[in-house]
Amino acid sequence: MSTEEPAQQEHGEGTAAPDGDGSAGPSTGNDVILDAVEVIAGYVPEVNVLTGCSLELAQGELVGVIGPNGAGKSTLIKAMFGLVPVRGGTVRFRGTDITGAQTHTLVQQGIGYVPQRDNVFPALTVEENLRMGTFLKPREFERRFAWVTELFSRLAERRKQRAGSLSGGERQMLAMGRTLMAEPEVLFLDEPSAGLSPANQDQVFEQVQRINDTGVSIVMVEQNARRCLQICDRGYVLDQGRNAYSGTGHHLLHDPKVIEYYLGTLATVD
Ligand SMILES: Nc1ncnc2c1ncn2[C@@H]1O[C@H](COP(=O)(O)OP(=O)(O)OP(=O)(O)O)[C@@H](O)[C@H]1O
Repeated sequence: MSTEEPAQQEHGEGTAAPDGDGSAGPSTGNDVILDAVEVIAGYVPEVNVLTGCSLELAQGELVGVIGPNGAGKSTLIKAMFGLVPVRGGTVRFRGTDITGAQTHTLVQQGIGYVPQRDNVFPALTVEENLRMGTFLKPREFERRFAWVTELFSRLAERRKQRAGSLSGGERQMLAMGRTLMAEPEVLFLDEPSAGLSPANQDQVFEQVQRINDTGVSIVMVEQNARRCLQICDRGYVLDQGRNAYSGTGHHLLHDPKVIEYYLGTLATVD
């Protein structure tokens, strides 16, 4: 999927297009599958990490969330997935309010989440890890195993191997595969390339694209902002717990203010 709207500045100074014309929303009309509106959330009482964050995900879209360290990127997906208390705003899935819903309910409804750390059970085999992904519907294991291993053939080759003995890239593949076993319509990925070698990072971004190509709608938080925007339909830049810019991956990559403040001037565009 690709769109051609300008980058949109949400707050503060900048040269990008002004907020309010809706042009940075999903290009696909009314088929928003998930949205967060003005979410306020935090871990400790009276300390809000998110002070009003919004995001829309259309059916089949790949949306990236980038921004500086501590901006609240991971907190945003944790808040949408019921892992951080939401103190204000709304999260909706297919138009139904899911604000504050418990994670197991969200999994049953079709939302999956791959955490950044500790996302596999190292003492269990690859197959046992994948079985954990179908714990709600164990009879679905064979069908989903066939689907996931068609996507990631390495997991079939390593089926009997302990997850703890896998390489970093293979572990990330297993973590995504385990979540995909539950057949989510929407997938939240928290920094899937973190801690991987450049070659393995490339592989992970290719895998994310392949998952998206199967029709799974994805919100991906990433530190590797440039690489993330290269593959995303649209992106959101968060800063200090709120939206700073949003737009298509292409326009964010080429917006002078986004480059200056968030992408760095040393790396080349595209
Ligand atoms: N479990 C927690 N308890 C308390 N504060 C937390 C917790 N997790 C994160 N924070 C704080 O929330 C803020 C936002 O963190 P978050 O992890 O969402 O940022 P981020 O944009 O994903 O940054 P990074 O790219 O560095 O992971 C930070 O100030 C962080 O210290």
